[in-house]
Amino acid sequence: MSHLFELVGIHFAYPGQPDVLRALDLTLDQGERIAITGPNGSGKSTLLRLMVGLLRPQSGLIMAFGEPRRHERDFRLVRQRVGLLFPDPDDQLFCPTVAEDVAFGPLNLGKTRQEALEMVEQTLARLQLSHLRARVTHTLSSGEKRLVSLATVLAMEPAVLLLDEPTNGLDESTEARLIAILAALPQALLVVSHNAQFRHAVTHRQFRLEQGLLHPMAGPAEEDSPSLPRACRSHPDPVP
Ligand SMILES: Nc1ncnc2c1ncn2[C@@H]1O[C@H](COP(=O)(O)OP(=O)(O)OP(=O)(O)O)[C@@H](O)[C@H]1O
Repeated sequence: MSHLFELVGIHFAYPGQPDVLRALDLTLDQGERIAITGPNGSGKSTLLRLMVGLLRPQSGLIMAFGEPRRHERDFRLVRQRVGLLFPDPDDQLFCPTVAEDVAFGPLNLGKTRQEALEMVEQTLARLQLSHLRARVTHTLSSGEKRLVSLATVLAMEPAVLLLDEPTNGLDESTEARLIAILAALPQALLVVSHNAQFRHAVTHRQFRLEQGLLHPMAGPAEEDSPSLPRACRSHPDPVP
């Protein structure tokens, strides 16, 4: 069976800048949950943007859903099946209200207004955000914005979730709620996070991105917070 994603020998540099990624390889399979950490500026967000075609590598191959992806039309199809959560919710939320923001993706995928509204209700309920439905998006708190951003991604029912620093700005109980939500999802997951506890809770395999390459991490011994719990890694409960 082919990988959901297979990146081979990816090389990337921003114009006039030193190399960010150098011959980077990565695979993501059905049901896999991968975390990437690494120093600031090492290229983690860049990698996620490359995977959905918001940037193009100078060389190397990006395979997604069994097909090579090179052109904008290829990546348009990838973006319909891959949900990317940006590190800054203000980059994700651009509609006047929460309900409109969550409906945007399903409508864009060709759902009817009724289907999109049903998806809005389901997704907000699943994330315990129904009370925010009519709120003006830019008046939300930063934690609320982050969860609503996740709702906009989940409402598209993506096959793969790419989450860039999803715990930024979340308080402890909201972070625990996010862990429970992610643990209950069936999708393959690639999380970029500096939060070691979160990475352990939601992923099975971890890498450190450094010097343009992904280095497998052996486990908690390599972690910055080795004694933190892994309790929610396979959370048995449905989303509250
Ligand atoms: N649009 C851009 N133009 C030029 N350089 C950029 C651009 N975006 C990012 N960079 C640079 O590319 C490098 C990688 O950035 P990136 O945001 O991918 O790092 P990161 O690992 O996600 O960092 P952090 O942990 O701080 O979020 C950094 O040196 C950054 O300054």
